[in-house]
Amino acid sequence: MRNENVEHALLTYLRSNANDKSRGICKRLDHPEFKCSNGWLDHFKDRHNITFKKICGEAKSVDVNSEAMNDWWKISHIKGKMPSEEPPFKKKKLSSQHSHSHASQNGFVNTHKLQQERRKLPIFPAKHKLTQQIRSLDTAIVIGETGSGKTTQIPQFLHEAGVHRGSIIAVTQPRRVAAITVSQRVAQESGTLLGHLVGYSVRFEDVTSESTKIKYMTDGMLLRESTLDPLMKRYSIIVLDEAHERTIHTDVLFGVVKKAQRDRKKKGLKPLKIIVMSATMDVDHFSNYFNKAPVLYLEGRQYPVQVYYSTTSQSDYVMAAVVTLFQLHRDQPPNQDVLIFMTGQEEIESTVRCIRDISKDMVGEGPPLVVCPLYAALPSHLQLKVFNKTPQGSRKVIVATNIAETSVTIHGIKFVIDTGVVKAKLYNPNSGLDLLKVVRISKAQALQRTGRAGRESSGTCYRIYTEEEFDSFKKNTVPEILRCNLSSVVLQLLALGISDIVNFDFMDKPSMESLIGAVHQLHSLGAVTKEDCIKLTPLGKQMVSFPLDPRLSKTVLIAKDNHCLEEILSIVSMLSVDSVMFTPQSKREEALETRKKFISSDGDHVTYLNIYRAYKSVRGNKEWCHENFINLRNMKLALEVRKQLRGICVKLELPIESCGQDTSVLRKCLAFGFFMNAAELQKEGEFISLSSRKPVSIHPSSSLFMCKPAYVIYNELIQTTKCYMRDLSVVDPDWLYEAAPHYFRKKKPKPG
Ligand SMILES: Nc1ncnc2c1ncn2[C@@H]1O[C@H](COP(=O)(O)OP(=O)(O)OP(=O)(O)O)[C@@H](O)[C@H]1O
Repeated sequence: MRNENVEHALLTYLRSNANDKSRGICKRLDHPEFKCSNGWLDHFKDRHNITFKKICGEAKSVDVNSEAMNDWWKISHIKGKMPSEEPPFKKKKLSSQHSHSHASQNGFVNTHKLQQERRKLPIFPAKHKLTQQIRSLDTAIVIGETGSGKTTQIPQFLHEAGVHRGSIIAVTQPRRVAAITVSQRVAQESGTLLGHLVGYSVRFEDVTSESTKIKYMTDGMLLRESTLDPLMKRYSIIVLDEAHERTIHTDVLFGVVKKAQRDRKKKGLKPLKIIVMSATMDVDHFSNYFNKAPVLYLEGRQYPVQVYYSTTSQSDYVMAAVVTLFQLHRDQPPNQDVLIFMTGQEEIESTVRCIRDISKDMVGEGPPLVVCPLYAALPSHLQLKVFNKTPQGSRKVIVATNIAETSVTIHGIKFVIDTGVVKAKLYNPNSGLDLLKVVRISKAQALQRTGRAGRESSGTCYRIYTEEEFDSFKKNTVPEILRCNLSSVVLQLLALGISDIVNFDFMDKPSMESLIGAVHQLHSLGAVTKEDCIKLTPLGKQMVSFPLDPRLSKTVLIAKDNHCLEEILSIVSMLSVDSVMFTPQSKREEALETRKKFISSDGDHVTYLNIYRAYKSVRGNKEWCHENFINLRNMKLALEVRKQLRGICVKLELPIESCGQDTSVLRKCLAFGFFMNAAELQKEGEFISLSSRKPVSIHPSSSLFMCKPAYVIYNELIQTTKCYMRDLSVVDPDWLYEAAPHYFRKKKPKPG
């Protein structure tokens, strides 16, 4: 009976999941053989071979010793002594105020226990040698195993040894969740209140004070700070952590900090020390870029992680991950938590629902499950919830994007399930097409994911791909700067006063086409002038204030002139979150019928506005959302984004006016921001993109799916079986021309 229920829950989930891949599985599950099986888990195990091959010896991390790692690491080793050889650790005397405030902030924290934990870290025996080496160097590249203690310990070592000479040590992280949680941990370890000695700074949140000496911050934050102070005078040491991630911000920061170091030397100012850290980076490349900086290798890892590969290739990684989870769940004791990597919000939310549904039917079969999503768009307080301790006797399952891939330590994680995929931005400068696509991760990312287990005790990583598939992965992640539209980067560099973009000291230079394309796009948007040199216009300067793609910032700013900022802010906020519509496959017709009242023949943007207005009119009523198949969580997120954008408009003194019911002015503003994303209907009934002349189609989720407007603009392209335009509006071709006469000089759209 139980198995039938579980099977039913799984089938219901699969049937309600809209994507083609799951429908494919559904067909397989409908097979009579499946239905009469005794247990779906066993059935899956046999039928789909979710069996894993252990690839390492006993209690040894394969990754440490694998050839793939060794050939990256040609470095001077700093070998650790046995912890017992280390002089006794000096206990920090805490003021009663600190101890008290610390205890009240975090509950009782056993500082002595934390110090013992610190001493057990692989990095600890190397403390003195490492500190000495770093003291003597301008720039150092540090590489050491995941979990060895780089992020939490090195800044403390440098502070304790006075290497920072009284100034601040900045430690950058690619993601806010890492900056916040790591700073919390380091504050605990140092026995101080967060925001005093140790603090953090992320967008819209600064928890630092006059006494802060160790400051964890997102790379984006440090980049923003550098626009105000290019010499970064407040810092004596800048630690660029998780350098292998090569986010756009980190890559720009590499050039900016290098320049600050050089300029400070030239001006006879206090020297700036740069430390670049990671567990998985191409050290030669980094060392060469940083003027042949020495590479310091930290040996050893704290706990072993066993790695298992799937014995056969899995065509559906979501299903394979869920099956693996329940196989584990059935066999493993409680309080051994699981972290699953997936690609994006929609996939994560549907997987979370699936796991919850199945677990309801598995009462008595394994401990109770606490299932938590984790992705960037989730509000900060919900993100931080996953770091809470698991209730005794239960099991926590976190389904996360790659935001949990680096730096973080999530309490209780014993198992990692790695699907081997990530959603990545891809850009083709020749066609001007910007795509979001699910792609294979790199070996470096796989190692980082593995490293999320084995941080508090030994762990296991299940890779939902074969060893042969792993061998075919790229060694390192292709830097974001080589695969993204660069208009935001160029805007940022100009804001930093760097106008010679082409000769900027990039670690990996983007192609000339990408840079020129970005400058053209900014010029067409009116953000830069190209007379003597490339310079920001007053509009461009205002665009820099918004944490948005320049095309959306332009839409917001043009809305001010068209007296419709009130509505455009709502639309832009709805575009900044994942879909606000929820369409379960089992109730698909009902959902579409119910939401018909919101649909506008003008397109998705006005449809979003109608939903936003209706939601506001019922004051965010939960029942209303349920009845109308609206995703409450995403609506709440959109409202939060809107509040933040509105705050920026108020700061810039932009009048927030309403256009009432005139929706054409809204579409005109969108055309002014997205003219380069325009498509024209052809005689044959197909669309072509005006910029690339490539065929594009309307996404089935669009309110214009069944329509054939002559011209549309869209926000993004998604490549699946076809190149789909998503989030569209009908536009007048004259608006496109008016928006960017230079851009359309050669290809003026013919009036409809
Ligand atoms: N928030 C935390 N809670 C509990 N233990 C923690 C926490 N943060 C760090 N630790 C402990 O400290 C160890 C070292 O963490 P740290 O982040 O400094 O390692 P790292 O070398 O920078 O790893 P990575 O390369 O994965 O970022 C972890 O393995 C874990 O044992």
